[in-house]
Amino acid sequence: MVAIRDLTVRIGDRVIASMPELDVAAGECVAIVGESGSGKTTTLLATLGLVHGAGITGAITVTGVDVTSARPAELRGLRGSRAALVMQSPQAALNPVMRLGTLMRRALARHGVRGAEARGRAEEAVRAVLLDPAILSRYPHQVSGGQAQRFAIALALALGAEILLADEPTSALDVTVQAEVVAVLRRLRDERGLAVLLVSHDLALVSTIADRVVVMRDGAVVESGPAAEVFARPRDAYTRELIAAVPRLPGDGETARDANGATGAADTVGADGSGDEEGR
Ligand SMILES: Nc1ncnc2c1ncn2[C@@H]1O[C@H](COP(=O)(O)OP(=O)(O)OP(=O)(O)O)[C@@H](O)[C@H]1O
Repeated sequence: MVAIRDLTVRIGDRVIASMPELDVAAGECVAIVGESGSGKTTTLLATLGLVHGAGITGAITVTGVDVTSARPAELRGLRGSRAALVMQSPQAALNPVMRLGTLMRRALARHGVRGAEARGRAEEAVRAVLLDPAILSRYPHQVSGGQAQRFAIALALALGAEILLADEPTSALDVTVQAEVVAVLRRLRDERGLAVLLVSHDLALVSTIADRVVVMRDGAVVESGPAAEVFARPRDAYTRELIAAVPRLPGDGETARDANGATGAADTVGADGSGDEEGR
C-alpha cells in the first residue's frame, strides 16, 4: 500500500523529516509517534505529495502511484479515492449548510456514482463505521465529534479508500469517543484489510491499534518495530521516556497498555468494536 525509501524533507538546509524505510501493508496499522515537532505530520503529508516549498528526495509509492513523480491530476485522483487523509477536526472540514447525505452524494457524483448506487454505497459505508444511516439526514452541527470523525472515515470508504492516513484522528475528541473511533479503525483493518498510517503523540492509544510503531525525534527515526516489542522492550532511551510519560491508572501493569489492546480504552465500547450508534 505504502512504501517509502530514503525519504528526506528539507526546508532550506534543515532536514525536518527523514525516513529511511516505511512500509504499510493491506490490513496493517503503522503508527508514527514522537513529541511535537518531531516530523510526524511532515512525513504523513509527504506520503501524499502534500508538502510544498520543501526539498524532497527519496521514493514514495502509495497504492502503486509513484508520488514523487506523479502529475498533480494523478495525485488529486489518488487522494480522492484510494488514499484518504483523516484530520484532527472533521467537523471543520464538513460544509455546515449541507446534510451529510448530500455531502456524500456530491462526492460520489464527482466519481460518476449516482442514484440508487450512490445511496446504497453511502448507507453501506456509514454502517461500516457503526453509524445509523439516519445520520445522513443530519447537518454537521447535529452530530458529535466522534460521529463526525466516523462519517469522515465512511466518506473515504465510499470513495474507495484502501489506505487511511490519519493525523491525530482522535486528539480533538474526549476519551470515550476516542475509543469509538479507534474501535472502528481496528474493525476496518481486520475485516476489510484497510491499511492505516497513523500519526499520534498518544502512546496509550497507539498501543491499542498499531501493529508496528516508528518513533521519531527531531526529524529522524530513533526506533521502529512490532508494536508489542517496542512497548515491552524499548531499545532507545527516548522511546523509554515516551512510554514512561504515559499516564497510568492504579492497577495498571508494568507497561501503560497491553500491546494487543486488551486493556486499552477502546474496550469501553465492546470487544466487537461496536460503539454508540445513536445520535446525541
Ligand atoms: N512549511 C514549513 N516550513 C518551515 N518549517 C516547517 C514547515 N513544516 C514543518 N516545519 C517544521 O518541521 C518540524 C516538524 O514538523 P511536524 O509538523 O512534521 O512535526 P510533528 O511531529 O507532526 O509535530 P506536531 O505533533 O506538533 O504536529 C517542526 O520543527 C516544524 O516547525
